[in-house]
Amino acid sequence: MLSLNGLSACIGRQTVLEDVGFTLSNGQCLAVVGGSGAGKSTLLRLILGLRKPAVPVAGHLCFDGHDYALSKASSGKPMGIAYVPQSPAHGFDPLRRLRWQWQQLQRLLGKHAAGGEVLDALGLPVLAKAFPHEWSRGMQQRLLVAMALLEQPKMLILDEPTSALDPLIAAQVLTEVQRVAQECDIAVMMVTHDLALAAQFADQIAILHQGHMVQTGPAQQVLTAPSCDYAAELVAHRYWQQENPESLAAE
Ligand SMILES: Nc1ncnc2c1ncn2[C@@H]1O[C@H](COP(=O)(O)OP(=O)(O)OP(=O)(O)O)[C@@H](O)[C@H]1O
Repeated sequence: MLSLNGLSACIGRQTVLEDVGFTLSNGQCLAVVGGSGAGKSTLLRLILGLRKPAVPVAGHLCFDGHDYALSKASSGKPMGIAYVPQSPAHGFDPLRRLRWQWQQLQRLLGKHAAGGEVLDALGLPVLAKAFPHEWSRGMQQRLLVAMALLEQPKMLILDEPTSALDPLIAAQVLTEVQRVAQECDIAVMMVTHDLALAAQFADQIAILHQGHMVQTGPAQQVLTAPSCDYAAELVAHRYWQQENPESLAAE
């Protein structure tokens, strides 16, 4: 479904991505894991064809049988990708009620009554007359995921999809994403800081560090055979929340 090769990008004089590449098949999930400022959101934006603030200086993308030379703006944007941004506020019109926004999408897609089961599976209430600001950030994030799934895109890109969710709801959301992706053969790419979560839900993990993809491979392989010090450190600290109380008790 997607093959990316040799992507390098700059913001001003700063190189923010260097020679990044990976492949992703239909129905598979790739988790891009890395620290703050590693270039994860930039990578997603460039795949979507969003050329600001980072400008691609080299790279080639093949998506759904079409080729794109990423350094050339005239090469166009890939079609058929649904994107859930890191900040849910960027996904809604703040002045329109959520139910109206959901119904507009249903109309656009010609699916007038569809999507109820996805809302249920994501633990969302019936869409009443609320405006976006009347819902919590986690609820908004889940509604954006539901809207993206309703589209049944060829590929779904999720930027930190669980950042506003507690662990139980996060698992519920990713289980539903996994179910729909497998049923509809959707390729999923998600960005997360959480390697433990990535290991549970992704088939492939890519570790991004300071603009370099330092390791890519099947999730189990990355966990059991980290290829560099940074990957090893991430693997060692993936359960820090659970380990912390024990280490405190040991002191
Ligand atoms: N608008 C901007 N102007 C200048 N530099 C930027 C801008 N946006 C991002 N950068 C820089 O680009 C680099 C990559 O940023 P990016 O947001 O892609 O990282 P990230 O891995 O998604 O980080 P986080 O996990 O904190 O969201 C960082 O060094 C960041 O400072």
